[in-house]
Amino acid sequence: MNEPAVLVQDLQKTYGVKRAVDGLDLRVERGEIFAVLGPNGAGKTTTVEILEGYRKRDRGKVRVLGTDPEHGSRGWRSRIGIVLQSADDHAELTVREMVTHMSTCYPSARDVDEVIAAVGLTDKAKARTRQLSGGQRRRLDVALGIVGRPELLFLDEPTTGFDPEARRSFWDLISGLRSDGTTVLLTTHYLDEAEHLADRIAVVRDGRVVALDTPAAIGSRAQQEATVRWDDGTRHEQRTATPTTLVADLAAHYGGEVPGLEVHRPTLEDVYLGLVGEAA
Ligand SMILES: Nc1ncnc2c1ncn2[C@@H]1O[C@H](COP(=O)(O)OP(=O)(O)OP(=O)(O)O)[C@@H](O)[C@H]1O
Repeated sequence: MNEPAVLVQDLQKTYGVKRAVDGLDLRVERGEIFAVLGPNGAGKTTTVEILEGYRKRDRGKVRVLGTDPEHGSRGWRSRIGIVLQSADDHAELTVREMVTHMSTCYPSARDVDEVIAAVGLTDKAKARTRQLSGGQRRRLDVALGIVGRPELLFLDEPTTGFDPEARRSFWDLISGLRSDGTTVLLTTHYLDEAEHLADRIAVVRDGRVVALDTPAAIGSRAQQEATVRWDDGTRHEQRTATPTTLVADLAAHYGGEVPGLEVHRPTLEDVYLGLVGEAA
């Protein structure tokens, strides 16, 4: 089956006069970790909610595991895992009770204790969910999202509010799902998160995809041109695709050291900020 995990063509959604999604196209292949990256208000959550079947679109074609989410059956839903931006229900239940309860909803659920171990919550299995830290709660959310052995997992801004160490271990957890063959679609506004986790990134701005490629390919766009600056009493600046040649010419001109020399190659972050403009 060559059918992609997710196919979106010309998706549109308007709230009142606000066009939140404005002709968005995506194709997520099976088995990949795909990041939808963009600033606040870019339309990421709206798009994911449409893919999950929680929100109606105005226009466009959407297929998730071969099905239009507006007409998704129970069977289709059981093949999908969802981790929403925040969930703090059932605060009195323990971690194991929550995961066990969720596992009963699926025909071929994963082993509850294995899932709790996979998200690093074995020590907290008997803790009530209201006693968990923010990061632990997020890990529980992932446990609830994967216990049904989904083919496709949606993660909406999974690490917002995490400290750097918690983010690292969360990333390891998500990377581990790749080896199980799970397709992951995550939204994030952290460039480093998309770069670290994703096979491919769609950069979204104002409800449209403005770049879609591997992190390396998006980053390498930047490498094509460097800015060379020097200062011999007057400030000079020149953009060039061949900075080494320019610097050699300048060195010959000045007979050695070029005064105040700087060579700047844009980073992936520069490219990203350029793509999303002031919205970032
Ligand atoms: N229920 C709603 N009613 C009206 N406007 C909405 C609604 N939901 C979202 N919007 C607007 O649509 C736009 C896109 O919002 P959305 O939540 O999809 O963006 P996002 O990229 O997920 O942002 P964030 O990173 O802040 O979560 C925003 O301008 C937002 O204010």
